[in-house]
Amino acid sequence: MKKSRREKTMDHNSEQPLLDVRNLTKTYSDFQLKDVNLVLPAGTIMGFLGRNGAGKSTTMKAIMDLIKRDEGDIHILGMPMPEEEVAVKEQVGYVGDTPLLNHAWTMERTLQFARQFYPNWNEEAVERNLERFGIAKDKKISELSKGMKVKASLVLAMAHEPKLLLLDEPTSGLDPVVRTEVLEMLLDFVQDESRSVLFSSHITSDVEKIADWVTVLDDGQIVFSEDKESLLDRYRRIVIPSESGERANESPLLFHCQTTAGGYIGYTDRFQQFQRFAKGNWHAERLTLEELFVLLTGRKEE
Ligand SMILES: Nc1ncnc2c1ncn2[C@@H]1O[C@H](COP(=O)(O)OP(=O)(O)OP(=O)(O)O)[C@@H](O)[C@H]1O
Repeated sequence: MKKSRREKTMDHNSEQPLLDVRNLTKTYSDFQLKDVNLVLPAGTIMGFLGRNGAGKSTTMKAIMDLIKRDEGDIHILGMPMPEEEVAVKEQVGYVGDTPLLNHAWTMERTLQFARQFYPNWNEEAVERNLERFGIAKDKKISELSKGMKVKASLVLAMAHEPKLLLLDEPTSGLDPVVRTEVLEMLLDFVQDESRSVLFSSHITSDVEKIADWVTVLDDGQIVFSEDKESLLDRYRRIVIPSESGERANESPLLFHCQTTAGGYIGYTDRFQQFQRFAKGNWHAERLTLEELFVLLTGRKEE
């Protein structure tokens, strides 16, 4: 049975995480990833959101040591990266922003090639996932549709039964049916509570659907990394009719207050407190993760 949010939150503080990233920093000429911290306990799906160029792929590549970080500590299943890289990579399945598949090969040949690198390769799991995704082994990679290629990459990433999946935008460009299949597969993957997934995405509804934890990166910095339910619980859009609207600007619990045709609106990140102290006429609207994401990362000047 999946654990409750509260149990998960406790795990977040106590158990040894599957992924522990501390103060990760990487500087390019025009961009800096600054002091990124991520903690991913077992049994968790973390959605990693950020606008184009926010630094999601850079973070994931640095975790996998595909690019050299400037500063910071990375531990996977308690093992330091890159010192324990070989042992770590036996426990991690990674699909990058451009899946590395040889288009001239068949799926069979691709599997044969990958098999030799993993002592814990599980042929039964491979067969099961190929069947689940409807991928024929004799098909050439070049003959697979985009969605099929994503699924093929996932079959490969899971073939050695990793504890941790790191997926860079696994659902981007897929139709809703394939997206749902991929999301269901990720939910199954963490079902026994011993494995975790970190997946980046622009599709906030996918993250809202399956993630337990949401991390938002903006311009190389973490805006928040929080349990999804408590995050959505503490934010509200507050709508105030015009006669009591002047209170909106006075409340220290509201931000981004603005006048609208029907009155005033503002936002609060401390809804429970707001409820206790707010007077007069108002009503609260729950935000979708997409609205929250735009609210916190959208820039006024754009
Ligand atoms: N090898 C590189 N050399 C210099 N700059 C780079 C390099 N790789 C990435 N960058 C820069 O780092 C920034 C972050 O890029 P990154 O690909 O990590 O963002 P992202 O959040 O994954 O974006 P998207 O959602 O568009 O895929 C960008 O400004 C990009 O131009």
